[in-house]
Amino acid sequence: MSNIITSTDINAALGNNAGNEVPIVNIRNLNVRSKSAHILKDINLIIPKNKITVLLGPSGCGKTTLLKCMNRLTDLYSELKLDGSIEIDGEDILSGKYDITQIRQKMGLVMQRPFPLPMSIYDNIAYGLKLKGVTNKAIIKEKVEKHLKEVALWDEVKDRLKTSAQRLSIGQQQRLCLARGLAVEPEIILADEPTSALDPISSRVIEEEFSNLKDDYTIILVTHILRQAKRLADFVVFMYYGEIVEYGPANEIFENPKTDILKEYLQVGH
Ligand SMILES: Nc1ncnc2c1ncn2[C@@H]1O[C@H](COP(=O)(O)OP(=O)(O)OP(=O)(O)O)[C@@H](O)[C@H]1O
Repeated sequence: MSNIITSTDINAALGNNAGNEVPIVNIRNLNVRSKSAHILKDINLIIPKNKITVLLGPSGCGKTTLLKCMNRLTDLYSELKLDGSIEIDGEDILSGKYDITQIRQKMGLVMQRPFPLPMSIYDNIAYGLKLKGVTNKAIIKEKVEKHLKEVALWDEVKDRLKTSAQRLSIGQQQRLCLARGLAVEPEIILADEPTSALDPISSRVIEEEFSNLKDDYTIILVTHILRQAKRLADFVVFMYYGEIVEYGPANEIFENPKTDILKEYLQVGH
């Protein structure tokens, strides 16, 4: 495809339009292959800190795979072969030396469907804290409250903290899972279509939380909902068949798309 924007263009885009941003993730020449397919093709991408970067693109273009590379969930799939580098805070997480637990602690993962642990609301958050080595009961109690407030769930559950998390509504479960992820105090939140199983009101609540959280966290969000991308994105990565086709500040991507593929995607999405 001749109109694909190269890594040089991407760096130029960041340099010209986002020169003040602090990079937190720096992906260089990332390729992911399975036995039969070249899933991600020479990905070069800089993700700025404390911003929301949205990954957009048609189904099967590689968005989830890119997200999975960033916390090495790809390790679970022996058929996937990765090369290139993903630097987080300047360290290459794809190098064998890097401790996978340390990577996962830097990343909170929010999936399409919430998976609360089969325990109480309280213990779901306490679990994340214990993973971090927090054992003091008073601190756990204080942090459970803090993280439930952070996702605007506290008022809804404060009188039933010891009841099963699985009795919460799906929207509440998604906020609980977000709180559980935040309890590990990650730097980055990876969110894969986090509102796809939610009703419109719960979706808006999660969206609002993401907007609030970006002061303290970097958010990388996969969504198929164009309006959601427009509401939330600071930066947009548009992917097509495993390649990055366009990347830049959200207003430029949405108002001045350069490639025909992106123009068409934006038109169909309306
Ligand atoms: N473990 C795997 N083994 C082989 N192929 C895979 C594997 N994981 C993903 N793929 C393939 O890689 C391509 C990209 O998949 P991916 O899930 O990243 O796309 P996506 O853009 O997130 O799609 P969607 O929007 O539908 O969720 C698809 O063709 C998929 O079948």
